Amino acid sequence: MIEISGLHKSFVGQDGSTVNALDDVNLTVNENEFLTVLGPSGCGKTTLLKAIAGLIGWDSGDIVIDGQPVRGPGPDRSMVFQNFALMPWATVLDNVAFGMRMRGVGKAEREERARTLIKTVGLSGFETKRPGELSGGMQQRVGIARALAVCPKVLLMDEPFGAVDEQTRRLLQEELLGIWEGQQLTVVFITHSMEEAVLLGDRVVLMSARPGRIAEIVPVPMARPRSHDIGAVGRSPEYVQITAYLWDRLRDMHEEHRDVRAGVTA
Ligand SMILES: Nc1ncnc2c1ncn2[C@@H]1O[C@H](COP(=O)(O)OP(=O)(O)OP(=O)(O)O)[C@@H](O)[C@H]1O
Repeated sequence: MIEISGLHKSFVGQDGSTVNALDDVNLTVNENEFLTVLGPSGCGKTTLLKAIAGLIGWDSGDIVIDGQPVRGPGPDRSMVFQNFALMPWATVLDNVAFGMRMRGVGKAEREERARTLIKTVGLSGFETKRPGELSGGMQQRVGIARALAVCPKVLLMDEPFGAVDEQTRRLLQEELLGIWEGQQLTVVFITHSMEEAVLLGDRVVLMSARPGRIAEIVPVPMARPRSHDIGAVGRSPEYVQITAYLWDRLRDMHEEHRDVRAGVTA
């Protein structure tokens, strides 16, 4: 379980001004939950994810995972980035095995696990290719396999399917859900897409415009498993109802933000 309480994070910009990225964020992510996070650009989603990953510090507040305070990165958490962040000079096999190598896993064992994961994400036969020889969707499959290779308890995904075409996105969504349904894994998944947030999530966290706060948490009580035909899930009445609700809330938030800004400048 991830428990985030009273989290504040500000940045000092290059011009010396302070940006409040997160303001009193309180959030609990349940064990094995698939949590999606939606919110306007710049509201602090990536900042929140990086803080959970232990990649950045924060000003005040706590992040506790299974009773242990987060003080930095750890083997219990893996991150998948939008721009894949693969090592361009290394093969698919070496990219997937990298984290295991860093943790001292022997060559034979790490290659065997890497091959299994490469198969899981549908890339068998591409083990010796380099990222530049792969499509965006294939590169993200490598990113997912690499993140899973270290057997994390928590998978942190920063808009992982934002850079791939619609059809590939759908396939990757189904594959990710299939992987998550088959193992013990807590996922925190950032997206710009309302549809994606509802199709994948157990709950959707709506963040408000800067400074980022949790505006609302919307449960998605649709049946699981959903991986077999995500298209059908997207045609269900519950899906239509929840996305319509989210759209209303996002529009309200946008208007509130615009009014606040107008008030400030008036
Ligand atoms: N290293 C940094 N230095 C200064 N400001 C930063 C830094 N990182 C983020 N910010 C600012 O903090 C705010 C939140 O950024 P963040 O990337 O978390 O937002 P986001 O919701 O993920 O945005 P997007 O949806 O566009 O990716 C933004 O105003 C951003 O400019």
